[in-house]
Amino acid sequence: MEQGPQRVLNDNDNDDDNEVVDNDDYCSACADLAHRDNIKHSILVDNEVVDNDDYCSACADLAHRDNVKHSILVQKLQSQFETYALRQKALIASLIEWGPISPSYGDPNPRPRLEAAEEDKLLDTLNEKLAELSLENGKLRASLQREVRSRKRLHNIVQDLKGKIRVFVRVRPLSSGEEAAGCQHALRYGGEGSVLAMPEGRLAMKTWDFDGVLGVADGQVDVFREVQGLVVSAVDGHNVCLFAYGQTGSGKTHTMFGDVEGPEAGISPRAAGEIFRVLERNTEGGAMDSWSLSVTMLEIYNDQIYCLMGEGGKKVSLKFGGKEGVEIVGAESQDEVVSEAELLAVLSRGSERRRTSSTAMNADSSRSHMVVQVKIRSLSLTGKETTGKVTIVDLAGSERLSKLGKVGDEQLRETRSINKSLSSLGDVIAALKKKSSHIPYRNHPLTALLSDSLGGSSKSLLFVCCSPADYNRSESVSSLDFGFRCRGVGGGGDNNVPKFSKKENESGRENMAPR
Ligand SMILES: Nc1ncnc2c1ncn2[C@@H]1O[C@H](COP(=O)(O)OP(=O)(O)OP(=O)(O)O)[C@@H](O)[C@H]1O
Repeated sequence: MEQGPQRVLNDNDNDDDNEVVDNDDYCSACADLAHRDNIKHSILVDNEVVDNDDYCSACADLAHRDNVKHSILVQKLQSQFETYALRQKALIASLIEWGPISPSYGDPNPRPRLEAAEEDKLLDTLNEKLAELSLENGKLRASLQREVRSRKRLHNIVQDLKGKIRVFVRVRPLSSGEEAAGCQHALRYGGEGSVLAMPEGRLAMKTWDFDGVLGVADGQVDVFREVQGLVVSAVDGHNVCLFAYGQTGSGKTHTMFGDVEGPEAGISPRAAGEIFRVLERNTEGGAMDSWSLSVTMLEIYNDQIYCLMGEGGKKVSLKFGGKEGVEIVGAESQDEVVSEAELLAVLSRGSERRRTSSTAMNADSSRSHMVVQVKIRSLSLTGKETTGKVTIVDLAGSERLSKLGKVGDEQLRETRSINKSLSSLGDVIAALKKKSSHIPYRNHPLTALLSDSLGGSSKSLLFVCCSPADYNRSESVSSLDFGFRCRGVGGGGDNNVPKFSKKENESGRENMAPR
């Protein structure tokens, strides 16, 4: 599938001395000048960015550009801060060396001591410099914290403006078997994130619009580029959900996991690397005091949740109504994961335990939904604790019973269970889109487990994976329909905890227990 040119935003040429940001930083799309000036004014007055609601859609670009500026400023402040910290460290070392506590006694090559008066004078000068630097250091630290807060807020605005559930289509290449069978491409790229296909029984092409389309020419690195910003959001303290939907054999596992390293590494290993890069950058730069990271892996098979950690295969239940909305009871987790390599090792071990079997479409087909949850807790320099979570979901492949051929009872049951859970997921998304007062999270363990990652203030990105082959046309069309329905889900508040009704919380707090 051929990719069209990316949308290019034009710069604005107006001159205006009273600008906060450069003229060049405005998109020409931003026609609402009065509104824009109002925002600039707010920025000037408060030195802060206004709330999400204060932006017209055209100002998304302005928020984004400001965010970039803030990031640069934060980086500059961080490096300034590091320089001062190093200078302060060097001065303290000099003080120890020149001061009376210097252990010259017993030294085989003692350094010649200065005259007492001279030594005192030098010490006074060093102490003065140290005090000056400490003051400077304190100012920089406070300024850095302010910038970090602004950067986080702006990053969040940009992510929210992109949509609560962003939907991308990924079309894999024709497999060698499909090529050998003479299959034709059934999907066309319409430019600007649209896909065209001819549904069965129709004479005209149908068009679906998405946030983006990743075609045959796009590699794993291009896929990760779309989710990178959301990984940063999770480190900032938000719940983020990345998931892949599609027919069996359409490329979901390849997209979400792929290889552990190298060019074919998928979203999970790349996200693991990105999380640690952001954490190290934040701590080394002084934007964060400390952090801790834990991970758990689960699979949902035949409507039952199992833990993929430890020995694996342990049944897990869900409890509702607690501090976090939904609590996983009985799952093992690996706490205090300290490196990317350690996280990758956990992901590999868990993936190996997942249930797979051979189907007509995929020799190594996943028969369960796999859910990876990486929780990141961090402490700011002022002692504020923040918790964010990345949930990565590789959904089991949807399959038509009619296409299964002759299969045993077990495979029939698996397929029915997969289809039921996916339809529950569709119901939840439809209710979120309608802003219904009741969201049916508890209709299935899958949706109950994801409730804190789909509702509230969470941000999600869905990859609709499609086979390009014409013999899968009707499955691709229904996946595209599903993805299209997920678009346009609005924000559900400013809190990561899903809302359950009082009745739901009181009745059967543990009714999703192992059977
Ligand atoms: N973008 C891609 N580029 C190259 N090969 C791909 C791509 N996507 C998928 N494949 C290959 O296609 C095959 C099926 O992919 P994958 O196992 O990821 O499908 P799936 O949707 O997870 O299937 P299931 O639901 O049955 O588990 C694999 O051999 C995979 O390597």
